[in-house]
Amino acid sequence: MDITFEKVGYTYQKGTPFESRALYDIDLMIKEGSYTALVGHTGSGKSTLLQHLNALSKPTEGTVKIGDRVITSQTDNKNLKNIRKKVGIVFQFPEAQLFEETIARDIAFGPKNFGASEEEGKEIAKRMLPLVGLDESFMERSPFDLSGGQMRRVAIAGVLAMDPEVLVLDEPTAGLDPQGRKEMMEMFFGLHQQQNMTIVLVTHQMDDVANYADHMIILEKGTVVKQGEPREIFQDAEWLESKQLGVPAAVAFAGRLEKRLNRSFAKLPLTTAELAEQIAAWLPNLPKQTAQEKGGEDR
Ligand SMILES: Nc1ncnc2c1ncn2[C@@H]1O[C@H](COP(=O)(O)OP(=O)(O)OP(=O)(O)O)[C@@H](O)[C@H]1O
Repeated sequence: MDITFEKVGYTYQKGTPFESRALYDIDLMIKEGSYTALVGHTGSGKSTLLQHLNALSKPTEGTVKIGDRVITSQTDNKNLKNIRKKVGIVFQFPEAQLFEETIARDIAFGPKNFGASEEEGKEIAKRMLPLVGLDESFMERSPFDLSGGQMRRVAIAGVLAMDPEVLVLDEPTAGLDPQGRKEMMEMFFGLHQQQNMTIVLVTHQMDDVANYADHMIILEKGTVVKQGEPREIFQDAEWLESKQLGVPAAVAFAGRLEKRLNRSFAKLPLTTAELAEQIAAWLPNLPKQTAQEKGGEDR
């Protein structure tokens, strides 16, 4: 299922003295099976845009096409349930929305709303836990006895329990420690690779964009100022710096090295693993890396 925006604009509280415009003239496409990173400064409109991906907000101008459903300002709010099931959104700090007595009940809440029985709900919860790196022993525990990172995993399992085709993540690793961040990013990448899940990730971390995304959209003051492949966009480090968006650590380091040594890399290295490979290519007679050594440093 693709999601397409055509000339989308959005104004909060339109027609009131408090109206404020958040999105202008947005054209974009989230392709089925892609991993898109949505990047931009605070207030650039990322969260507002996300809410259009499953019709939580309807455009005040233009059209959003979600699969074969066309959403405009005139769309009736009825019959949008199916879209919400297909496009799951993990909002910032989703753990704040946990409320059930047990983890199993919390995860099964969505499916039960869609008619799953108590038994089916349990089965679904049991299947979801390993997807988010937890095991069956968590089923009957209270979500409020968990660490912050574990609570977030449970909340994400609740979104996955709806079996979405598209998973939308609004800064999902905010507030986690480096190990927790890495584990969570790898978990989403696993879902993307193994289940061909379409991912839309809002992030301020350019390293995450470089490591995982195949498409990148940059928002500024409610408009798309650039979109394309991360490798191409990161090529223009000067433009990114001028927008104070920064570049992945490997790109910054590669740029310094090129200047210092006065030579250019054949291909812009986006990750530290790619950087190591390219530097190694400059050094003659280096022993070849074993497959085992290589495995550990893909990202
Ligand atoms: N409920 C609201 N009512 C009125 N204006 C809003 C509302 N929510 C957001 N805005 C405004 O819309 C614009 C875009 O906000 P939005 O939250 O989409 O940005 P963002 O890029 O997600 O920011 P952040 O990175 O801080 O989450 C901002 O000017 C913001 O003040």
